Amino acid sequence: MRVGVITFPGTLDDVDAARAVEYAGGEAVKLWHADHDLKNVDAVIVPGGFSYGDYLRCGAIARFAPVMQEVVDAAKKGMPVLGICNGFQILCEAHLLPGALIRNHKLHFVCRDQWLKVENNATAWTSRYDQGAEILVPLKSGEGGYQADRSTLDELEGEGRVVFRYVGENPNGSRNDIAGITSANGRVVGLMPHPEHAIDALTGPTDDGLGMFLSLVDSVVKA
Ligand SMILES: NC(=O)CC[C@H](N)C(=O)O
Repeated sequence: MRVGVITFPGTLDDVDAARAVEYAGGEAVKLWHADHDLKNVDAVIVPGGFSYGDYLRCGAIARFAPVMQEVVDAAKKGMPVLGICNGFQILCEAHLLPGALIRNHKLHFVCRDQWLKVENNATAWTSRYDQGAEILVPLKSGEGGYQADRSTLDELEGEGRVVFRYVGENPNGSRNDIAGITSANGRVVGLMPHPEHAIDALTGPTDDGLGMFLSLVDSVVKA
């Protein structure tokens, strides 16, 4: 299966995302921000980093990149899309996911290993986890505070669309300790922490993040 990994000017984590795809048995396909087609991929990862230097606000410019129009169209037809950190910010800016990411509540960039609880294992990206499992992956962001209005939060909670929640002290002021959410169809997932940096205990804190990429391979093979 072919998994597109997008690079914008300022993207940082495309190489690790591609490596995670290959670890899970997929083929990583490079996509550039100016591309007008998705090269026949089965899924897309919007990786972390500092697209367009985080100018205006994180993800605000990337949302208008030509490749994102293709991603929005494909997601609306059911293609699995994962946004990690800056990728999550971009998916919110592109309105593929509701809400927004704002400055961390203590106004500092946070870089640490973070425990997360898997709240929903029925998405294209989390089926390999047990419901309620706790995983440890890196978190590194300055604008990681998830915000949404009360009715959106109620909808996300009511429909079980909170996928990951922070365990322990809330690192960034996210409403309801939300670390990641999914679209109504469970195909688009965005999260602030970085599963692609935790695919091998030799180089990451754990290999707890690999399950997301294995889940994707399962979901595309089954589809
Ligand atoms: N690691 C990242 O993707 C960082 C995202 C964004 N630049 C922020 O600081 O919030």
